[in-house]
Amino acid sequence: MEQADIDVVSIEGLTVETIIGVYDWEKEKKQQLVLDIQMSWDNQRAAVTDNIDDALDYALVSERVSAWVAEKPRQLIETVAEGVASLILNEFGVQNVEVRVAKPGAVPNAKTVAVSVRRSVFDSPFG
Ligand SMILES: Nc1nc2c(c(=O)[nH]1)N=C([C@H](O)[C@@H](O)CO)CN2
Repeated sequence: MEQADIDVVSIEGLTVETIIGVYDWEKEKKQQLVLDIQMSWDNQRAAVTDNIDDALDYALVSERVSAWVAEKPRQLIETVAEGVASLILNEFGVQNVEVRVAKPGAVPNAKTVAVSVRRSVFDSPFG
């Protein structure tokens, strides 16, 4: 296993207000999504050089993900999870990513509801 498969950079509890949902009332009122993201990354190089250019900058990723989630209405949290995973793989040189998107308050008697996806640049949509 390569180092990039072992180390992780995480973002937990990233909150974004956006239009999300399948019902009419949801198309007019922003709701909160909470994202947990885990990204494989070789942290050893950054640790040795102590240089942000060698690190996966979690601040930049958080900013980009927040902007993408908020930029337009979507219906399903699955669409958000898939889009965020794709963005991270395509724009940040990450090889493996896990994204959990939670929608607190969506189900009255549940603390939260969520979906998770795990994606890799090595995945092929054609099997
Ligand atoms: N698997 C999903 N189920 C549901 C979703 C969703 O995004 N993924 N969304 C809704 C509604 O928008 C709901 O959140 C309103 O409370 C229902 N089921």
